[in-house]
Amino acid sequence: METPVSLHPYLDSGLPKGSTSFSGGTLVCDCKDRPVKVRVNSGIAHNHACGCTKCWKPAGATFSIVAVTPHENVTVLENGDKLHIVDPTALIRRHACQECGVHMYGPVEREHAFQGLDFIHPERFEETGWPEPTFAAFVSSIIEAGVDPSKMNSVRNHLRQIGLEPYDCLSPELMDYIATWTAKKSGVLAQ
Ligand SMILES: N[C@@H](CCC(=O)N[C@@H](CS)C(=O)NCC(=O)O)C(=O)O
Ligand SMILES: [Zn+2]
Ligand SMILES: [Zn+2]
Repeated sequence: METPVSLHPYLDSGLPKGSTSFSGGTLVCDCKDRPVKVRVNSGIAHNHACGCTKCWKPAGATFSIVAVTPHENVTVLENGDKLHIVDPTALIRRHACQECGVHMYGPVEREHAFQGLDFIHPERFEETGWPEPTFAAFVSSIIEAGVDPSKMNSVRNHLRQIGLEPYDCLSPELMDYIATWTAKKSGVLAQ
C-alpha cells in the first residue's frame, strides 16, 4: 500500500471533539525562551483545515487548523517584540514569531467580507476544548507544497472519513457569504 499523507497530528488520530461554548484562551508560540502569548477573549468560529501554502502548520503536517475571532478581542500579552508580519501585502496580515515561525494572529484590515476578523490557530491555545474543525479548505493547494497529485484521492477520502468535507476553496457557506458581501457592495443586491 502507498504511504498515506499525514494530514495533521490532531487529525490523523481522528477528530477530537471540542465545545461550542469555548469562550477563549491564550495562544502560545513554540519558543522555550520568552514565548509570545496572545489573549483571545471570545469564542472562535469557522474552524477548518486549510491546505494552502500560506497558513502555518506544525512540522510534518499537510494542513493547518485555522479559525477566526473578532480582532477587538485579541491582545498581545507577552513578548510581542518577537512578532513580524509575514507578508504585509496579503489580505491576512499574519503576525508570526520570528524565532520559531508560529503564526499567532492574522488580522484582515482591508475592506473585505472578513474585515475585523483575525485568523488564529486554535491548536496554539494553552486551553483545551476549542470547537473542532468542520471542513477542509484549499485542498488542491497541498500539491503546491509538494504533495504528489496521485495521492489526492486518498487525501480527500481520509478527510471525508474523519468528517471534514474537502473543498478546493472555502466551504459553500463561506463562499456565499463573501459573494453576498461583494454583491451588496457593488449594489447588485440591496444592502
Ligand atoms: N493556492 C494558494 C492559495 C492561497 C490562498 O488563497 N489562501 C487562502 C486561504 S488562507 C486565503 O484566503 N488567503 C488570503 C491571504 O493569504 O492573505 C496557496 O496555496 O498558496
Ligand atoms: Zn516563538
Ligand atoms: Zn490557508
